Amino acid sequence: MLQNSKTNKPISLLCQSINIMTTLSQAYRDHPLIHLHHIVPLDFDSLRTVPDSHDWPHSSYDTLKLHTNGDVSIPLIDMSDPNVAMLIGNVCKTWGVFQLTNHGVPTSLVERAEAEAGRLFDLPMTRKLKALRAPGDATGYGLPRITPFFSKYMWHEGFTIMGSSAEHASQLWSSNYQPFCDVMEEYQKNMKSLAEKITHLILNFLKIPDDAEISNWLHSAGAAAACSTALQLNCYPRCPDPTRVMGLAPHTDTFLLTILHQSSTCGLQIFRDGFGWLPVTPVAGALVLNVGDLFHILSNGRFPNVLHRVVVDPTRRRLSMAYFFGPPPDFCVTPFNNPPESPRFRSVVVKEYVGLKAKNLECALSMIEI
Ligand SMILES: O=C(O)CCC(=O)C(=O)O
Ligand SMILES: [Fe+2]
Repeated sequence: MLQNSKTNKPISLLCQSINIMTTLSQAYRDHPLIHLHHIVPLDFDSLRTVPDSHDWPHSSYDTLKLHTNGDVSIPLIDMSDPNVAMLIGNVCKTWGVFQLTNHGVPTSLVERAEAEAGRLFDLPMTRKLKALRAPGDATGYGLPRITPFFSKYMWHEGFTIMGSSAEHASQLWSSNYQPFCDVMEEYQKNMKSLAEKITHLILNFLKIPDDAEISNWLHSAGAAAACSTALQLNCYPRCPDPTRVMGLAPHTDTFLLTILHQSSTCGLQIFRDGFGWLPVTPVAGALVLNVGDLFHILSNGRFPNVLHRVVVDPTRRRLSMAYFFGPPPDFCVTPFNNPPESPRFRSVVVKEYVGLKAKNLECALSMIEI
């Protein structure tokens, strides 16, 4: 019988296990958006005023005002620092978010990916609609997944990639779509390897033993083991009256970690207890990393899953690329606690948590709280 040279497992067995494993796209398909017909973004370029559908209540307008204490800013960590594990671990505990420099992802790659994302959002709406996310699907062009939880629409258009972008890209551009696919593939590879490195540092910081299931998964993730990953391209067009709209409503991210590249236009804000909304000011060449729900669970609540949102700029459109990273949909996440500390959450399988989040958004966590 044929054998896989790395694992020495018979190929037929490997194929079987691949067939029965849930992919992240499948996990999302199992939990479709509540209002399937609400998937078409507005043609923002044609608008001179904010339509009622996108006009957020006055109360949200008030909260758009930022905390003005200039001393408080998101920590910046240099990945070449010899104490990087300690620095990242401590910041995950105290903030749940940081900016990272010297991360090893080539600037030219990030710039090419941003340029290709820009080329996508520059297309006329008739073209973008060719790659519209199908009802129940998670990939392609469309509104943010959290849309059904809010009574108003966001000033946002997005494009979601899970693995290859070829199918949707070929619908966007009948020719000349390969540069887009190539750069997005290379970008995802770089993000995956950075996410693995950071997760490894954090597991060490938490003193999670090498034989724990999460460590085993991470060790094999670099080789071939399945992961849950997605690349979300976000575009926040210019707005005639940004004080009345919301770019991306407050939310936490679902998986272990998010690695975000933001263009030089401001807009991302995080909520910090005692301070309110703080801006994550773009730093040239830095990536923004934040803790998601699954790391919050895994760390037994020690790492805050930071609440964040995006506000819109009056003069410049803003682009961002968010890479979400976590264990595969069938993986069971168990809080790591040091007795006598007791677990704060019950164990949860990733795809079950994706389902809880799809139905309950921020209440999902409280549903697995002990
Ligand atoms: O655009 C940003 O800065 C944030 C995007 C984000 O939070 C997301 O895609 O989940
Ligand atoms: Fe997010």
